[in-house]
Amino acid sequence: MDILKQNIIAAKDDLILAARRAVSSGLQTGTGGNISVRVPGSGLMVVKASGVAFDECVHDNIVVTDFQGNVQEGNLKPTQEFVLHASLYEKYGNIGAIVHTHSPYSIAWTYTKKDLPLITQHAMLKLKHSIPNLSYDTPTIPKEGMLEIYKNMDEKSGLQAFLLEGHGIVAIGKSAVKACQTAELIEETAKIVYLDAVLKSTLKEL
Ligand SMILES: C[C@H](O)[C@@H](O)[C@@H](O)C(=O)COP(=O)(O)O
Repeated sequence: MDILKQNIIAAKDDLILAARRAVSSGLQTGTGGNISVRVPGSGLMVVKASGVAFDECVHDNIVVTDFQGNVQEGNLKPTQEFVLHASLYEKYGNIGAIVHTHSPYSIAWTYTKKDLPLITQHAMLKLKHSIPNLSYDTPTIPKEGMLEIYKNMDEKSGLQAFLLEGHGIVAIGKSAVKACQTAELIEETAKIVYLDAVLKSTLKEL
């Protein structure tokens, strides 16, 4: 088997593993969210097909496409968030995978319009700085909306993640599983921030 085929299979394996992990860890339900993985050295990515649930992802329904949207493999449409995934791979050669999820505690936090603070030791150690909360008035990120994301990229730490107001988490990693772990830590942090606020207000009332 040639090297490109092997790399496509490995990228699809990573996507499937991360997609199942996101469902079992409660990051994603239904058909929301999307995941992509760069195919090294090829100008291609593998990406979830639009409308397919994370736990339905298998080798045959994952789309292989270049960053202009020319589909190389698969007869399904790539995710509606194509621009988000393709633009990031095109601009940053070191990005290996992108995970986008509609995770409840993180989305609830975005309505505060503030960046997500890191209030646990573990989150501070791993994520380093608060998670930017970006706002778009469209359900998917348009090309011109990518500028806001580029401004918030932290190339030095190599660990990037964003919240999208009323929408979800975007986590970037070397692999989809690594990006998924980052999304899990963000969701855990948002949950603890929420519980902390509830406890403090309950104690005040006692
Ligand atoms: C508004 C959509 O739900 C959007 O958020 C999209 O990113 C999504 O999560 C699912 O769309 P696809 O199935 O096209 O990836």
